[in-house]
Amino acid sequence: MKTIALFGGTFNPVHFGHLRMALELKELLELDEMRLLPSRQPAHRAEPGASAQARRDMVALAVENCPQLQLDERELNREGPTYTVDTLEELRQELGNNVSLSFCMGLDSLLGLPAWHRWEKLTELAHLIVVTRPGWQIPQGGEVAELLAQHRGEPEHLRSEAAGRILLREQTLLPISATGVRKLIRSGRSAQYLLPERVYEYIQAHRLYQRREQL
Ligand SMILES: Nc1ncnc2c1ncn2[C@@H]1O[C@H](COP(=O)(O)OP(=O)(O)OP(=O)(O)O)[C@@H](O)[C@H]1O
Ligand SMILES: O=C(O)c1ccc[n+]([C@@H]2O[C@H](COP(=O)([O-])O)[C@@H](O)[C@H]2O)c1
Repeated sequence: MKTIALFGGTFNPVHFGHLRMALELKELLELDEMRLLPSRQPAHRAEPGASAQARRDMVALAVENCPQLQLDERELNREGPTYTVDTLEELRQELGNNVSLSFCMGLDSLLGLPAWHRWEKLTELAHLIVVTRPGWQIPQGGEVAELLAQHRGEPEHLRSEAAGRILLREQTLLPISATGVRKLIRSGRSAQYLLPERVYEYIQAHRLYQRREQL
């Protein structure tokens, strides 16, 4: 079965932490496609300081010379709050049921999953690839623990089943956050080497993250 994975984020801005994680997951799990999916209007956090267009442009620049990663713009073209379940439904309609679809997230996101819009539907539509971040524990009780017990899967399921598994992957994450990048720039310091050079040049050319309200 063809395997397509989505790596969703606000990408405000995209940085090497995101890019290495996406690339490593694609290679280690031998996925056919890994798409970066910038969220237009994240329902769960304040409006990002950089526009959807700017965040899209930065992801486009970041993946330009990387054949393993692609940009998926569909959430940017949809009005209203961005919900992952809507995106997965749209993709299912487009791709049918014979393609394996996965949504990648950090363990911190998995712990907050019960607050996501129509969250129980997510595992009907896709697999979840969860990367454990240092300092986070897998829950022993509650809704997420139950979900894990029901859906826990192994890498081979990604190719043999279209959806429904939760894969836990331990991976070293680069200690970079978009918040950290924005704070450096706002305070007049350099964020060079934390993100692709072309993205850094874009931030400078468009004077992003220099005002307090863009933090
Ligand atoms: N350093 C990192 N390495 C790997 N994955 C990361 C890293 N930072 C964030 N992620 C993951 O990337 C996805 C998108 O994250 P997001 O766009 O919110 O980035 P962020 O750097 O965490 O941003 P912010 O600091 O604004 O919260 C999430 O699934 C998150 O878990
Ligand atoms: O659908 C939801 O309700 C939902 C709630 C929180 C986060 N998400 C998605 O999770 C991804 C990571 O979000 P973030 O805030 O860490 O950038 C991104 O693709 C969001 O659209 C989705």
